[in-house]
Amino acid sequence: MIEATGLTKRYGSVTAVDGLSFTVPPGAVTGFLGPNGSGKSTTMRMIMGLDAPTAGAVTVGGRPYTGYRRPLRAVGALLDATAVAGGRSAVSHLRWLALSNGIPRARVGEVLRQVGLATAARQHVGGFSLGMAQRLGIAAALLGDPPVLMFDEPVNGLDPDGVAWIRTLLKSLAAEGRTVFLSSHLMSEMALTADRLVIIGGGRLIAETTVDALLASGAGNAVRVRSADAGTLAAVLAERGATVTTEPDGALRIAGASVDEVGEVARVRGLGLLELSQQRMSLEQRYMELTREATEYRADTASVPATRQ
Ligand SMILES: Nc1ncnc2c1ncn2[C@@H]1O[C@H](COP(=O)(O)OP(=O)(O)OP(=O)(O)O)[C@@H](O)[C@H]1O
Repeated sequence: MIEATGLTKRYGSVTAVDGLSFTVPPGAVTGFLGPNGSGKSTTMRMIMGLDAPTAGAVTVGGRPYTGYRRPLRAVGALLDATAVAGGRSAVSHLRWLALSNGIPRARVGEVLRQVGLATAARQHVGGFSLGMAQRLGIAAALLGDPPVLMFDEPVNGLDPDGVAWIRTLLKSLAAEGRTVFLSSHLMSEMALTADRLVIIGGGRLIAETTVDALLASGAGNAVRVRSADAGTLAAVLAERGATVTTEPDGALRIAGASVDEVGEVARVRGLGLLELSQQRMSLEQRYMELTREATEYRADTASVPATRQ
C-alpha cells in the first residue's frame, strides 16, 4: 500500500506537487496519469525518498521509504531504465544490488530468467537496447521480491511483444497481492493494464477512481440503435426524456437511456431492432475530457474538483 497525504513539493516558485492525497492499494494495478509536467515523476521520486516533500507525507507499507534498512525488499521501482553504469554486466549489476540489500545471490539468476535476459546476463549493459535496459530495470525492481512495485513509463521504447509481456507481468504481480503503481502516457495500454487510476493535473488530484467507473461516467457515452421503425422509436424515447439524434447511417444515438431501457421500449412497442449497442468513450477521450474540465474549473475558481470512488 502507498499512501500520500497532503503531499507537496515546491522548487523555488514552481509548485510541482500541490497537496496531493491518494491511496494505492494492494492486489491491483493502479495507473498514474497526468499531462506532461503535472508532477508524476516528482511524486514517484518522493515515494522513493529521492526528493523530500516540502509539506505532507507519503508512506509505503505504513512507513516512509527512507525508514527501510533494506528498501529493495520493501519497494521495487523502475524509474529510469538507462540509469545503470554501462561498463557492468547485467549479472554483476544485479549481484551488487542483491549484496547491498541482503538478498540471496541465487535470486539474481531467477529474476534474469523471469525477464528473459538469462542469455544476455554477461553482456555489458552499455550495449543493451532500450528494451533490454527496461527488462534489466524490471529485474532489479523484482530482485527483493517486494510487496510494492512502481514503474515509470515501463513500456517506453518496447516493441509490441515487449509491451504485451509487461502487461501480463504487471497483472500477475497484482494478482499475487502486490501493490503495483504504474505511470504511462499510452492510454490504450493503460486501459488494458490498470484496474484503478490516480489522475493528476497541475500537481493536484483530478480523480481517484476505477477504470470501469471512469469510463461509465463519460458524458459522451450513448446507446446506438438501428431499427426499421426508427422514427417511432425516436419519438417514444424522446417522450420518455431521452435525447435522440440520428447518425449519418440512419442509426439513432440515444443519451439518457440505458441499453436495457431502449431494448424494453422496442419490445413493448413491437419495434424490430437491427442493432443495439452501448457506445463508450475510450480511456483517452475520457481522460482528455476530464483534464480539460479540471483546467477550465481551475481557471474559474483556482481549485480543482477531485472525484474519489
Ligand atoms: N528538480 C527540479 N527543479 C525545478 N523544477 C522541477 C524539478 N523537477 C520537476 N520540476 C518541475 O515540476 C513540474 C512537474 O514535473 P514532473 O517531472 O514531476 O512532471 P511529470 O508529470 O512527470 O511530467 P512528464 O509527463 O513530462 O514526465 C514541472 O513544471 C517541472 O518543470
